[in-house]
Amino acid sequence: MSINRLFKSVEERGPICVGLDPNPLHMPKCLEDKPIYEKIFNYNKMIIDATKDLVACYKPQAAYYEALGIEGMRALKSTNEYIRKCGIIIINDVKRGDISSTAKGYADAYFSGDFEGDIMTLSPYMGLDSIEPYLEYVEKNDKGLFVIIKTSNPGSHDFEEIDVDGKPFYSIVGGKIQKMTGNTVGECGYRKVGFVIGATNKASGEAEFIRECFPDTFFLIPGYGAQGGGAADAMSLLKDGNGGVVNSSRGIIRAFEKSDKDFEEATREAVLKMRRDFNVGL
Ligand SMILES: O=c1ccn([C@@H]2O[C@H](COP(=O)(O)O)[C@@H](O)[C@H]2O)c(=O)[nH]1
Repeated sequence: MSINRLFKSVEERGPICVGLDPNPLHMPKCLEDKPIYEKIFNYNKMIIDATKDLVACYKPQAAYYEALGIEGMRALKSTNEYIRKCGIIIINDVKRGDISSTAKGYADAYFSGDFEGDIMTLSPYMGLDSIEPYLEYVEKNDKGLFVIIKTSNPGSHDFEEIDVDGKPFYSIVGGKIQKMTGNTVGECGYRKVGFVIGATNKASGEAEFIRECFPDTFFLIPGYGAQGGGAADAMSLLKDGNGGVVNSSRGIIRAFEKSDKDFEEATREAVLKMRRDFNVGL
C-alpha cells in the first residue's frame, strides 16, 4: 500500500519530499539552449540523480508541466517513469476536484497510463462525491491520496479557518473525509487517505491541535523553505519523525542560484541541509 511504502521510506531516509516544479527561467546554463522536453526531463533527472538516496519521495507539480504544453507533459511522463525506475514514490500534485464522472477521468489520468504516480493530491471543496471515484484506485491498486485540508498559502485563512460552532472549518472537512474513508489504517498505523497540512500560518498550538485531531493520518506538509515555514513548525506535525513528508521545491531546486557549486552539488547540499534541519542521519 502506498502509505505503508511511504512510511517505510521515511523510516529509512527521513521525511524529505523534493518538489519537481521546473521553471525554464530558473535552470542551469547547461540546459539553456535545449528544447523543452530535453530541458525539463534532464533538469529533473539531474535533481533525482543528485538526491535519490536522501529523500522519501518526489512531488511533481502538474501546473509546471501543463504550462509547457505537450512537450512539458512528455517530460512529466518520462520523469515519473524515471522516478519509478529508481524505486521512489511519486506524489502527483494535481489538486483535482470535480463532479464524480469527471473525477474518474482525473483518477485514470494520474493513477494509470502516461502520468501514473503512487499518490495524488485532491481538493475536497466540491464535496465527498468528488473524492469517491479515487477510492477504487486506493482499494484495488494500492494508490494513495492527500486531500487538501489546511494549506500553506496566506489565503488559507479565508475559508479553511472559518469558525463553525467553535471549530475551524478545516477540522470538520478532515473529520468528514475520515468518516467517509472508514478505518483504513494500514500496518504502518496510518490511514490510506492522508491530508495536506501547510507548515506555515500556524497560530501557537495549532500544529499540535491538528495532530491531535488526526492522530493516524499521514500528512503532506508544504510551505517549508521558500514560503517561510521552519523545521520546528513542520516537525510538530510529524510523530516521532514520521507520519508525514515535508516538501521543499524552490528551496532545493533553485539552491544553485545562490551557490558557487555546480547544479547537482548545490542541489544535494540543499537536501543535506534540510535533513540536518530535521535531524535525519545525525
Ligand atoms: O498548501 C499547499 C499545497 C501544495 N503546495 C505545493 O507545494 C509546493 C511548494 O513549493 P515551494 O517552492 O517549496 O514553496 C508547490 O508545488 C505548491 O503547489 C503548497 O505550496 N501549499
